[in-house]
Amino acid sequence: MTIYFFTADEKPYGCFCNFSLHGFELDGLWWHTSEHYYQAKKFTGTPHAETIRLAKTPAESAKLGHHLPHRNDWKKIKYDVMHKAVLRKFQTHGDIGKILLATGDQIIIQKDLGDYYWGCGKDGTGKNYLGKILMEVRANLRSVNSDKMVSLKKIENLNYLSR
Ligand SMILES: Nc1nc(O)c(N)c(N[C@@H]2O[C@H](COP(=O)(O)O)[C@@H](O)[C@H]2O)n1
Repeated sequence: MTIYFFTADEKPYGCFCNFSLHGFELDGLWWHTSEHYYQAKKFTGTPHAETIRLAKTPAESAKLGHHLPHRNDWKKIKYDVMHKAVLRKFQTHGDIGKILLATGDQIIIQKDLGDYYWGCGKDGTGKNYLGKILMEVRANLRSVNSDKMVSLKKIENLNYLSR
């Protein structure tokens, strides 16, 4: 099955949306949402970055991010910026990490009809990079969890041997 998401209020996958209210600390600062982080990074080193970080809602941060002239290298770095934000969001909030892990190996698609980069676009030919990032983050969480299981098993074995 394929999982589609778009707005933050959908259950159970609204938490995949960057507008979902799951804050985190990153680069030494607190971010209300992954959207705030992503939009602010368009303006690193300028006062706009802080204005966007403090925006009251993710929609407001996006509005500001869309209307101001951003850094020249933005196209080159925006995928990595998004990846960093989404990874930290799911590392910070175990409850939504579980929702993401519970999707198994299903394809995740951001059904944004107007966005051919982060979403699938109107005709489904979009790159769906946000969906791809979510699947990468899912793989990361999975491997961290399996490492923890291996460590736990090692500790159990050591305890057994020392008896
Ligand atoms: N839920 C939702 N509502 C909107 O109005 C949106 N535009 C999006 N898409 C998100 O917007 C960001 C794209 O920003 P740029 O166009 O690159 O500045 C990104 O977070 C999309 O997931 N989602």
